[in-house]
Amino acid sequence: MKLVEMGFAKLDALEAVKAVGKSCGDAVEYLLKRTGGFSSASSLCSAKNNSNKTLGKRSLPSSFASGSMRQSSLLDHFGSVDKNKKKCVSFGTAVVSDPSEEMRKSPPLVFTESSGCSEGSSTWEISVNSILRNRFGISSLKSFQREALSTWVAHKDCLVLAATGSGKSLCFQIPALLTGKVVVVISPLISLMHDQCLKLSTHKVSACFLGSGQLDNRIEQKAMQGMYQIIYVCPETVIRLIKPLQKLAKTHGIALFAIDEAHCVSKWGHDFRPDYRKLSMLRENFCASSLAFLEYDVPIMALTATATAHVQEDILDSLHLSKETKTVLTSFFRPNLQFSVKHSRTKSAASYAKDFQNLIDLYSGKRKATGKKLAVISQGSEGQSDFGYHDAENIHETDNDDDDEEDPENSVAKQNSSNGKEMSEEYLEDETDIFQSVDDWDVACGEFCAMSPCDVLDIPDPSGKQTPDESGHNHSNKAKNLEGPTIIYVPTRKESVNVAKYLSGIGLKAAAYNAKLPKKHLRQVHQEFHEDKLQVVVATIAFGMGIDKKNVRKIIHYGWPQSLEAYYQEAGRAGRDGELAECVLYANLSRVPTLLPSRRSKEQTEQAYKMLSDCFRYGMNTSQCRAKILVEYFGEDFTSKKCNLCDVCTKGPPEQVNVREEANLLFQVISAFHAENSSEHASCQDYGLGNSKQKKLSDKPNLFFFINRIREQSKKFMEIDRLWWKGLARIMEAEGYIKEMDNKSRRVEIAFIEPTEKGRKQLALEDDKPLYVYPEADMLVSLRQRRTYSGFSSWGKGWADPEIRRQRLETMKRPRERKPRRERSRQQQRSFFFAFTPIFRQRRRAIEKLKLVNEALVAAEENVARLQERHDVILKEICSYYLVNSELQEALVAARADIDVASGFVIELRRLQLNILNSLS
Ligand SMILES: Nc1ncnc2c1ncn2[C@@H]1O[C@H](COP(=O)(O)OP(=O)(O)OP(=O)(O)O)[C@@H](O)[C@H]1O
Ligand SMILES: [Mg+2]
Repeated sequence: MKLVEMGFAKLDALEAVKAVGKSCGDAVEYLLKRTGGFSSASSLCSAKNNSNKTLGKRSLPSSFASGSMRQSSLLDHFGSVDKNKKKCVSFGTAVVSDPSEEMRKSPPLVFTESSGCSEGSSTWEISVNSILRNRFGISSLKSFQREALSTWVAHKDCLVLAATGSGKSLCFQIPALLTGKVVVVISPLISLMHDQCLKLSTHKVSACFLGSGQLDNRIEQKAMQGMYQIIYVCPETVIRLIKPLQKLAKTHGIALFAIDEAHCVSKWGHDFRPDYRKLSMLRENFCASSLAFLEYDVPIMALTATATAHVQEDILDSLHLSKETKTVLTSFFRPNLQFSVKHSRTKSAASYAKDFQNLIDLYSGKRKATGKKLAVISQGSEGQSDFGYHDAENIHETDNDDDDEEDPENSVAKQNSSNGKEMSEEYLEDETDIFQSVDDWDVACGEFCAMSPCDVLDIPDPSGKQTPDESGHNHSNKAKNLEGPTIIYVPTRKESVNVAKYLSGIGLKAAAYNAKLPKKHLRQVHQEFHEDKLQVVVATIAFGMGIDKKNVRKIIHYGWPQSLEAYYQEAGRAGRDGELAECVLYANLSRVPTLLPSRRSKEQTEQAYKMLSDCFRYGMNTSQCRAKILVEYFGEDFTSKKCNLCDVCTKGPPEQVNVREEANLLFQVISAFHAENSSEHASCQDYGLGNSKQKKLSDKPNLFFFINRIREQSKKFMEIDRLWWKGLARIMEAEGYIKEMDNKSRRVEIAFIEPTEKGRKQLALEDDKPLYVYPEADMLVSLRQRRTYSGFSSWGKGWADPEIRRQRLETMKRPRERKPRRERSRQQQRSFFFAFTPIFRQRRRAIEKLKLVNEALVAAEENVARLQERHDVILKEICSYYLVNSELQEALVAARADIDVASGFVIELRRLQLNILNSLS
């Protein structure tokens, strides 16, 4: 039976048992010898190794070029699932029982490999295919999986780069089933290890996970005795267990070390974990040269879906992988994901209402369809959840709801309500989850038996899902799938709670997930999400990596992500069943994103700015296919020109505009400034960029300085929003007409500008040719919200009315009432500290200046009014004469001239006021 499960034909298995007896290991050896053994993968693995480690645009393996491994299409990306796949138990139903019993009954196999090539499918591939069919309900390997496995068969290290959801896990799970030796998988999160162990148990594979917290010694000991086929372990613990693992390698055999989510190794990646860097010890401690009993080094396989060329290099170097390491590349393209970017302020309940309307309609429509009506919140509800999830008790349904699936005893809401009100304050801190701890749940370790309780008890699949067909598509379930769950990613913990509260307030089944929430709550949210009990999870980056739920239909990023790697990793949670899924980024396109606080070295800060800047440019893009930008970001050549799904492909780019005049003017102002200052100043330090004390910010050659100069020079451009100029400056920088002059500090956007030679040639000389560009997203936003010069702020507007003016001046003079001292939250402490920073002092000075300007403006406007009165009196007098009175005529002209001068002064003051207001915002 064991042999059949491993994929051998029944007749062959019987023959082997007849020939060598009942020992499984001997029978396998007999069968393999009879069929010619393993084929060496060396032919596949040689020569390409180092050539694939190139920076910049990556060259795909030759199999790509030859056409056998082309860019994935919707079908082949999720292809090859067997129709006869057995039903699997969904999350949380696996019984944790002692797997040692089973393991004792069937001792681990010793898989003897022999080298030598064979034509067509090699023996190991035949065995793998049967394992796939029998255990996983999958009909065949994907080409990248085959390549990764053949590298492992050849005892070589391997770096696997494949899209999210493409099936990297199988690459390291198969070796355990093929050899009977143990596979050790290093993984960054308990939640991820738990999910994978649970899935394996449904495929009859015994597995355990070991975190870094207080472990159950029993499980660890059993793991070190080879009782589990796969051991998931965090980096810290695997380093501690080096000696026991060496013993395990001797007694039982270790087939492979797999380093999942390997981008965590790299300082240049988006989710660096310092402990991952220590994994270089694996290569040193498990090689044939240091362990006499090993014939070959234990292979190491590193896997990730989000590594740029730079990060790939760093992974290979940091893990000290052997020189022969093979890089297995597949396309990063996810052909069923529909990317789009939308403008939103993303902060207030008003934006929530606008932005989540579709989501609310979708889920409330679903509720109506199932006989329920949209829920309304109980205003004074005692048990209202602090983390956003309301169960039936907390919501007054307008209709009786008797088919509620949730168990109120165990629901997240019930648990939350018991935590009390005081908890919400603690979790509402406006902090971010940057370094996610390995132990993200309240369990440190666990074990999963190989038998699925479904198989034993014949329980139907609780999710009611049907098995996907050969192409991986679940057509009969299409309607249901389109209503799958949504994950909303927000930057801060506070927002995760706020948005979840808002959505559950509307009646959606939504819950918050961030690293500061109680670990028990997190585990429960995770479980209910997998069981389809939750419609929406509102999460920080704490919820994401590796989550493999087939029917996630929508990923919403609500606020700027910190990098495209993080964005693509999180977006990759969607559409893992191959069906169409939506990935929307809502971001404030009129604001430049900021780097979230974290401990970084100078180099890391620079890199973080670079990544954030790339992400910002992705948001600003209006003319290029989004999938193309994302895929090319990872160094891949995007062969098809467009994805035909994203907002740019479907709506088309905006109409091009001729910016010749504006670009020339901006360039002239910049050039003139630098020409004026070139004799006095030699370097950018002299502009005060190196030393902030040297010059005032307003005198530095930044964009706003130049915009003000343009406004002073030309009334025509007075009304153009600075957002529009910012977009234009970005386009001019991308074209190489202007460049950043302060190379010391990195920023998301160009800050201090100087002209380039190319700009001098192409802008200064060709000033009559039209210069057509696609307006970027912020330029479009500025055109949509175009305001008149005097209407920039409602505060500024009111000054025209003498009564409002009087009241405002009155309040400005009145000393502020001191608020009683109270305990400061961490957020407030940060603001308090911020009060002593140079930026804050500049702001204070600007506010003081603004007060003076306002007062002068009031006086100047009063002066204009007085002069106007005088003018009117003269005019009246002239009208009372029948004959022309030249004296009065002259007085009238003089009065008009006085009014013009005084009005000019008012305009100057208003302009000054506007500049200060702009600098303050
Ligand atoms: N050869 C295959 N044919 C069909 N489906 C497959 C194949 N290999 C894996 N899958 C399925 O693909 C899904 C995603 O697999 P997996 O979780 O390993 O993705 P991943 O590449 O690790 O993604 P991520 O980078 O997001 O962690 C699984 O549900 C798995 O059953
Ligand atoms: Mg994975």
